[in-house]
Amino acid sequence: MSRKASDNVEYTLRSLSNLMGEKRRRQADGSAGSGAAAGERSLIAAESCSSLNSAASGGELERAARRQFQQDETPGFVYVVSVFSALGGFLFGYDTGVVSGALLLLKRELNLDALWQELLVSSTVGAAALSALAGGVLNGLCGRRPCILLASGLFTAGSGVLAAARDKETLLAGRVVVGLGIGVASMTVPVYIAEVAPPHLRGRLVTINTLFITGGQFFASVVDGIFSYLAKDGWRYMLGLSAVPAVIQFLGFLFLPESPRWLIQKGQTQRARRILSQMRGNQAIDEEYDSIKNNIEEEEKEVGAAGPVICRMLTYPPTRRALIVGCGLQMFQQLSGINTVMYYSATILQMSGVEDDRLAIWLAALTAFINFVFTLVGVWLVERMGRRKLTLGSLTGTAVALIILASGFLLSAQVSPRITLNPTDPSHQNSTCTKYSYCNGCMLDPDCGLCYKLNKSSVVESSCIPVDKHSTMKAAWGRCSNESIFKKEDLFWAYNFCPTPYSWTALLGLILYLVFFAPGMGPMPWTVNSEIYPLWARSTGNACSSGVNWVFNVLVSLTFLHTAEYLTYYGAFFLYAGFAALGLVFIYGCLPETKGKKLEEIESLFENRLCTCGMSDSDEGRYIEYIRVKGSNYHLSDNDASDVE
Ligand SMILES: O[C@H]1[C@H](O)[C@@H](O)[C@H](O)[C@@H](O)[C@H]1O
Repeated sequence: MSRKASDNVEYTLRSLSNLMGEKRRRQADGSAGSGAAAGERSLIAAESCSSLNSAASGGELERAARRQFQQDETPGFVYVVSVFSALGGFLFGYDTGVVSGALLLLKRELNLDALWQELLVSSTVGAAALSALAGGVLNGLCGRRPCILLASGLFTAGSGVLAAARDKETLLAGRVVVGLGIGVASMTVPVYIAEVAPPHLRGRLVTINTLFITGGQFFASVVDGIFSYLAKDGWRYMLGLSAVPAVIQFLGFLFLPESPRWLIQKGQTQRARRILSQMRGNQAIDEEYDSIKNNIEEEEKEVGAAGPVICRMLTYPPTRRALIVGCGLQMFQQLSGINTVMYYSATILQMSGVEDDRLAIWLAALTAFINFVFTLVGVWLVERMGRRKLTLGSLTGTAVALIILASGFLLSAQVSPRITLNPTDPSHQNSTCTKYSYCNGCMLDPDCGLCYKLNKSSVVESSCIPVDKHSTMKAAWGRCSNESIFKKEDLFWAYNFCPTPYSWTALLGLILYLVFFAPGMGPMPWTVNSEIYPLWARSTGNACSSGVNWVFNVLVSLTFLHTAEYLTYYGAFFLYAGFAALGLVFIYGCLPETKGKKLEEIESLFENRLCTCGMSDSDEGRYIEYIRVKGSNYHLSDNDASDVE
């Protein structure tokens, strides 16, 4: 639909191998030819089929040409702009991650009950879901830059309120403000980066945003670790520190430009051209500029401009299909259980033999670190493997890892130690803990823990005792109620887990989970969503898909403990593995490859039937590349190597 050339345009159809031959000849001829051709523009529609016998050498040459072309042309400014925007991702990660450590201190200092703890965590995620949805309208009306400024303003204000809070109501207000910032940032930043990035770097630069999210989560867990030693007011530093990157981003964005694509859409063409040339350095911007402009005009003709964007998206098949793919990706990201795996990581690590409870917070940092490092692998892979293969590979590994993780819990449950002692509560209070005969039941009850001794590696002298109300690291009464004493007596306290010889299986599952999830399923839903909608539908499409991400985030994290209670832990992880398998079928069927394509070209990937299993767009399949010929106003070729004069 978007590729319509004017009638007077001359098309030539050649095979890509011819094209590459031409290019080789030109290189041999030196600069003479290129000088002569400087004023001319060519349009060639080059068709290549997988059957081309010169594909291998042509491919090599094409890659080399792309590399050279690309290296020369990308100015550092694009990176600066991307990093400043990705601070939004960092704050998203930091503010969602920091709260668990802060709560440990807060619940003691402000006497928070379970409901208030829950409120402080989920209010942020809930507010993020709402503001991500509202962010679509704001983005369309005011532009990307004001939205990023708004988000960093909200982050700054929210962290100020949190750091200064005197009571739990103020804390709640602060967490809501921060959540509003997270929602706006989570939907705006990927869109903004995708719109300023050149096509060959787009995937990598948008994925850097998710790297910043996981970096923020890692940094938050380190800050939690450090300030957890500061029992009084440590939480103020934890929650307040995010003001620093927020202020940096705010100041930076006072000087950074608006997205040129949004400006063109709003008719501010002079400004858009200026910004586009800043972003592209020496590279001529005419083609890209024309391409964006013509695309907008064509789309307005085709889809019309009347009625709410979401209605137009739903009634126009290509955008409807893109929306299904985008929201589906975000839903399956959350349904594969990333946030419960992260949340439960410290316990899984403890299960595997780490005995010092004080380490729990640092163990969570270790998990966040693995998530961060492997997101970096994703940044490296995204432009090499492409989005589709990376996501498919990642989700397959994630599903297998979930099965291993669940099996670890299953094996542990099957050899769950028997409870051998039943001491009576000195205060004679009724407790559910006495009714369990095996550790497995005791561990699933949030009010109880197991106090035991080890004889070689088997559990002996075990009892199920109520957990201390103020710390899950010790029992409320009895042998395990005083940490320094019970450790001296070779006693152990297990809260939320059972010591078994199979615990390492869960640890293996956890590590594999992060190794596979982080490079693909973590970043790709955000990256793909920033690319698949045409300009008129981009803010709304991203608002909806980010909203879906946050809604499923809340659903999965809020239901985890209940799911574990009804299905047990292994049941819960098998359930996530089932969702991951469903996601795999969906992604295999419906996710097209967007690597290296211009944003304006991507819409055509959704013109045909939705689920073609990647056939319509695969690199191996039929591939038409349009290149300019002689003075035409046609424009489709900054798909790099095709830039033949
Ligand atoms: O892409 C991110 C990332 O994977 C985070 O680690 C996770 O906490 C978020 O929920 C997700 O959206």
